[in-house]
Amino acid sequence: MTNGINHMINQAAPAVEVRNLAKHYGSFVALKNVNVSIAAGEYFVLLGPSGGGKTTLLRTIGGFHKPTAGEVLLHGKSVGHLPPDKRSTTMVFQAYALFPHMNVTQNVGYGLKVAGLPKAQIADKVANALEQVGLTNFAQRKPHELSGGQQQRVQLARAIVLDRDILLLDEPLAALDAQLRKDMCLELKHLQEKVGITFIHVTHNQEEAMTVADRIALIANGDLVEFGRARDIYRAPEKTFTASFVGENNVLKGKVSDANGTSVTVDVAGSKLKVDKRGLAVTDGQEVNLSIRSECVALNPVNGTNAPADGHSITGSYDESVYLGLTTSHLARLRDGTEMVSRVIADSDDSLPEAGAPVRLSWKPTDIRLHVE
Ligand SMILES: Nc1ncnc2c1ncn2[C@@H]1O[C@H](COP(=O)(O)OP(=O)(O)OP(=O)(O)O)[C@@H](O)[C@H]1O
Repeated sequence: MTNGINHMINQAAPAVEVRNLAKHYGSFVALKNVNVSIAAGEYFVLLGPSGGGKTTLLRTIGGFHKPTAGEVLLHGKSVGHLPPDKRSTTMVFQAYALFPHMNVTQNVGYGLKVAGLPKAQIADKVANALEQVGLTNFAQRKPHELSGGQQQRVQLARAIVLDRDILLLDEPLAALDAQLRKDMCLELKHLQEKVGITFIHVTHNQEEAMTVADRIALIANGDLVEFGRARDIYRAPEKTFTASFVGENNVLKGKVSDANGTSVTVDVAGSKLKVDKRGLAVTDGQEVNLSIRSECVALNPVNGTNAPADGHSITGSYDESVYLGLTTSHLARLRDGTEMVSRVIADSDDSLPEAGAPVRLSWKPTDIRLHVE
């Protein structure tokens, strides 16, 4: 079929550009003012808590919702006037949305048949799509004779035959159990790398996001909070929200007591903590947040051999340990009641402090981050 979509593609432009996009449902603001640009061939994930606006953004890109303000450009062209089937996008609703009574060839060719394409042309296109996703030898199988990963490839082949080069995936793995979800995540990633088209994948599961994404955008309360490479979002979150949503971060509230110099001193629960300013504008007395990932925090009993406070540690009282198999989380409470977690590769429980015993939590100076919003 030639629906003309790929013939008009401007390869130099981003696959998707969202400009000043707002979406209101009546008086409810689901998206405020979102700007994002997604490169062709990128695996892009929209991650965030339930109700944040991820699906609304995805559906607006696909043409299922009309924006209240702003615009969507696909390959450099504004598509506000185009319905979903005239866009270079296609939506994958869930992992197993195949026709159960049709074999793989019929499932993949269905859209072309409906469009009235001649049989020979359909056969050519389907064969080409199946080859691209590595399913040539499975052409005669019914969906129930395929693994979950293979069914997913059939879905992808359906998009390829329609000349769509932007796949929109809304929680594609949500219905699966944990192990299958992990396997399918990798399948998806490998498929996308092989076929090279743009994937935009919505999930609220950060592990899933980390596994598949080239870049992640964090969406919450109708805002695009932050976006970047998975590794950067995890290791160096800019905003407090990102730190609290991605990974297991200890978020400490404090007040700046000395903003002079390249590092800042922040009062947290009676201790003075030092943190790199990162060029952020802060002033004495300003309320800020600090974040430290739980795996970067060491916890030790307080005794005569502890090093003196150096701005990179804080004292608290031991609470309890939670054994998680591979890792163990040690929980402690600071003077102001804040809970901190130190997560270590699972250790034996014979040397744990007593509940209530004084402990010191410490970290490397480079492992604590300052957040002003
Ligand atoms: N058709 C609608 N009418 C009114 N409100 C809606 C409609 N669709 C979505 N909303 C609201 O808009 C907000 C964003 O919804 P959306 O589905 O985009 O969030 P999400 O981040 O995808 O969440 P989830 O992960 O739960 O699917 C939610 O508060 C939702 O209740």
